[in-house]
Amino acid sequence: MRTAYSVETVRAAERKLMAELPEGALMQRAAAGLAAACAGLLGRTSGTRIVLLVGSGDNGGDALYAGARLARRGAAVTAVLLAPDRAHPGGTEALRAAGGRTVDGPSAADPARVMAGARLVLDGIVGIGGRGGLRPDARIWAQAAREAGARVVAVDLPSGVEAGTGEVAGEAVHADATVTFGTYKPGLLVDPAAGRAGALRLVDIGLAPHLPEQPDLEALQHADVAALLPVPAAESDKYRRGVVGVVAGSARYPGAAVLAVAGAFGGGAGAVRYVGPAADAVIARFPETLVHAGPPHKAGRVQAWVVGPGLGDGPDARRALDDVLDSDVPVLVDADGLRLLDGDRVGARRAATLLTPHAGEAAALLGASREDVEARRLDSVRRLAGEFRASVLLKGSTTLVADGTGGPVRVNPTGTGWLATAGSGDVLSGLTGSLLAAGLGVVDAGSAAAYLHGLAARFAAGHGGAPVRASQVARALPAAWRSVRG
Ligand SMILES: NC(=O)C1=CN([C@@H]2O[C@H](COP(=O)(O)OP(=O)(O)OC[C@H]3O[C@@H](n4cnc5c(N)ncnc54)[C@H](O)[C@@H]3O)[C@@H](O)[C@H]2O)[C@@H](O)CC1
Ligand SMILES: [K+]
Repeated sequence: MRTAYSVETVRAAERKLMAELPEGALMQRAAAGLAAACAGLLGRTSGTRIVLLVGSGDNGGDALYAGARLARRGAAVTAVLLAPDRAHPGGTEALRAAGGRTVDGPSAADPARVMAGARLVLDGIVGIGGRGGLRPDARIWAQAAREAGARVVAVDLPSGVEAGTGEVAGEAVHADATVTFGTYKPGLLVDPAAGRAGALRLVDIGLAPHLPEQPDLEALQHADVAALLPVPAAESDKYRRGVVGVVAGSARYPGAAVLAVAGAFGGGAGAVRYVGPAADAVIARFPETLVHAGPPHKAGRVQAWVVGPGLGDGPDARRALDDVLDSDVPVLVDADGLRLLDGDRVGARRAATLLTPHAGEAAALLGASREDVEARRLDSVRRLAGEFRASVLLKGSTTLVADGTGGPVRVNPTGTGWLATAGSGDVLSGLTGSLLAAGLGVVDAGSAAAYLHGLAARFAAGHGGAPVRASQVARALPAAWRSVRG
């Protein structure tokens, strides 16, 4: 599991750790880890040109001390001081003593010349102390770094992103890799900021014992998902493995029913019940499905319901949604179900409810704009969960899952742009419902499903990548299971 903590929590832990250590020791740990990571990336340091972009805080200090270490290994290191009179004094001195040189950033005539031939640029402009996007001076240097074709390694965070939220207010550095200290920060895992971070490397500086048990953010990895996935025992039968009910599709959108059922078969429930007007289409593709044409509560026992994909917005759709919400089992509401949703009814439920909007649906539920939701994903998912007193899975470039009780938000690391295709959400809702029926908690079911779904899309897209259809994502779910369990 990758975990991330808010900036305030990181600062508090750092204060406790610093009180135990000699002055400056923590920065030396960070710089040593950073220099080692850079040396690993470069392969050869001797004779290599490296440029440091150095801001006014300790983030710049890390870059300077790491630069000094690399200079001692024979690299030709130039530090661009963006605030020359406020650059970390100890770090500046160490770099010069190691043979590195410094350039006055604001008055340098030609950034392109300073960057010429650089193989590596360290972004030490700002770290967790940064506010707002890159300032104009820094912007010029960040652009020069990219134009020089150098590898850009961000120190702790790509400068210009909001460490605690993943928001990007203005311009930010685009890093090829980020070397972060002590713990991940939310901004490294949540888009749009995560998209600026490149490959992540965590350097242990001894912070872990001072961090609280409960992180702000969690990202599952293979082993975590493997531990969550339901595996039938010798004495299992289809009912004990869980039955998931799918209320989806309409005369107009029979395909949504087929895709949601396809997802449900990929999720580990012992049986899938389909309720709605698209039974013929469902049976034609999946003869294993138990179908029912009446109201959901008459369909027979299920351990979880999925309601909404392709349901339309007529009176039948509304009746089916309310019927399912009146049940005493976990309910996942997606797509058209979200448009018809009665918040009071959700708030009154005793069993768990999971809402699975994409940014547009989330925007409608919050009375915000889609752009706003996409720019503030973490805030949006927390607000939705709070307002509806339900768990929420917010789909998108980084899918997030929040419970309504302030627990850690799960962030999915397997997302891929190939999933932005019609019907892929229907597959996800069936898959998640299936895991709910198999007995997983809502946050576990949502995050494990998002993980498998992303992995399946990557497998379906193949090496190098090719467009995929939602039904191919569903077909690749067994491969995703095998990859995770293997
Ligand atoms: N506190 C600690 O114990 C450790 C801190 N470390 C490093 O220290 C960093 C935090 O250092 P600081 O608290 O000094 O903060 P930063 O170095 O992140 O930035 C603060 C400085 O940047 C300026 N600033 C803020 N926003 C800006 C913007 N948009 N553009 C330009 N300048 C801006 C501020 O005026 C302030 O001078 C971490 O990210 C990490 O890199 C590491 O050395 C590990 C140990
Ligand atoms: K930085």
